[in-house]
Amino acid sequence: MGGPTHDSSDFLTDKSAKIFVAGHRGLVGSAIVRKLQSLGLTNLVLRSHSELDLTRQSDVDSFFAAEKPQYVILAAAKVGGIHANNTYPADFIAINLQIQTNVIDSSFRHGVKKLLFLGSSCIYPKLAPQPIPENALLTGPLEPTNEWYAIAKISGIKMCQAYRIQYNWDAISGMPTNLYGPNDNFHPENSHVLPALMRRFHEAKVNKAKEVVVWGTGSPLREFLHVDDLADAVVFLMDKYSGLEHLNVGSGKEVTIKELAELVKEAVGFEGELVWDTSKPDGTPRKLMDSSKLLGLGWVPKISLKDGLVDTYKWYVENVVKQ
Ligand SMILES: NC(=O)C1=CN([C@@H]2O[C@H](COP(=O)(O)OP(=O)(O)OC[C@H]3O[C@@H](n4cnc5c(N)ncnc54)[C@H](OP(=O)(O)O)[C@@H]3O)[C@@H](O)[C@H]2O)C=CC1
Ligand SMILES: C[C@H]1O[C@H](OP(=O)(O)OP(=O)(O)OC[C@H]2O[C@@H](n3cnc4c(=O)[nH]c(N)nc43)[C@H](O)[C@@H]2O)[C@@H](O)[C@@H](O)C1=O
Repeated sequence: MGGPTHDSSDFLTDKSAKIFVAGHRGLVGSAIVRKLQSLGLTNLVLRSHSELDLTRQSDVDSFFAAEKPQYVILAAAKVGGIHANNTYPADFIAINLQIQTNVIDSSFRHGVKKLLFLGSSCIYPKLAPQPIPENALLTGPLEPTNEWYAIAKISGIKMCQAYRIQYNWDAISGMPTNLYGPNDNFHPENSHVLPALMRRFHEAKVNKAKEVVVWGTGSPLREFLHVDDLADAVVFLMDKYSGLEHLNVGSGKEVTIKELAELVKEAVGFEGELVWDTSKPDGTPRKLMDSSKLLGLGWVPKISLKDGLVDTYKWYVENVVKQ
């Protein structure tokens, strides 16, 4: 017990294993469900937020007692972009602490064999070394716009570690970089940058607007990973990794927000100008993760940002615009 190991498990071989994917209607959870089903893992236990509120401890416990899943993938959380994180700090810390504490503890007490917790690249210090290695955790002050969410996510990593140390229980953590893809949240203010811009450019194109407002200075750097690559990594980790340390999950490719805006503009086909609203926060100047530990185990991301944008815009037009 202790340091990183990579065991072979029967996660992929036991096709009848019961798997609870928490948050299966979200960006990440829905991609994980698609991936599991494509691999023949179809004994999935799924509950929408309205069927089971994961902040309610006794409901969560009753659910685990009744369903007894063998594996748990925790992709339910209060999630949002820079504006939402900055505006609703109480929600981001309280809801996330409640969901993850309830799910992790009930999973342990009801005999779950293995659990994967998802954090985020915002756990690292604002001015962490780049690319950010896993051991940069807790080495400096956090980015103020999302420190409440980050503290909850750090607590999730630590809770998985504590249960492994005290009980030798197989709880692991993956830290994804900024994600995008089908089933993303396209809310105009509360979403992340990529879906927010996709929607804004699309509406500007339809309305024949001359310009689109983009937040901040355009200079921050961000690393983007298509959610289908993340789902692939999640299955890979469930199958191959059982270690104490959290592992980064990134594409290794970064762009400035200005470059991202140009790429989204091109994918959508908007032909007007960009206007920068510098009254909006930039957030962390750069957060490229060092994913070499995961890559060293044999996982490789496959979807380029250009291809991923085309795929996501097609999904947006077919599923959000046409509704
Ligand atoms: N999106 C990103 O760029 C990144 C995401 N992550 C992590 O990935 C995970 C999934 O994020 P993502 O898919 O983007 O988020 P989404 O907002 O798309 O999905 C979150 C899911 O959690 C569910 N949920 C929220 N609150 C509750 C609750 N109280 N009870 C039950 N279910 C609840 C939501 O249900 P409902 O919609 O019905 O409320 C939804 O299905 C999170 O842990 C997040 O931190 C990490 C890095 C980047
Ligand atoms: C995944 C990660 O996501 C959040 O952090 P973030 O990386 O800063 O996320 P973001 O996607 O919201 O912004 C990225 C950049 O883009 C700029 N930007 C331009 N125009 C829009 C815009 O229209 N919307 C948004 N949201 N940002 C915009 C914005 O000003 C910023 O410089 C965390 O809070 C936390 O949730 C977390 O873990």
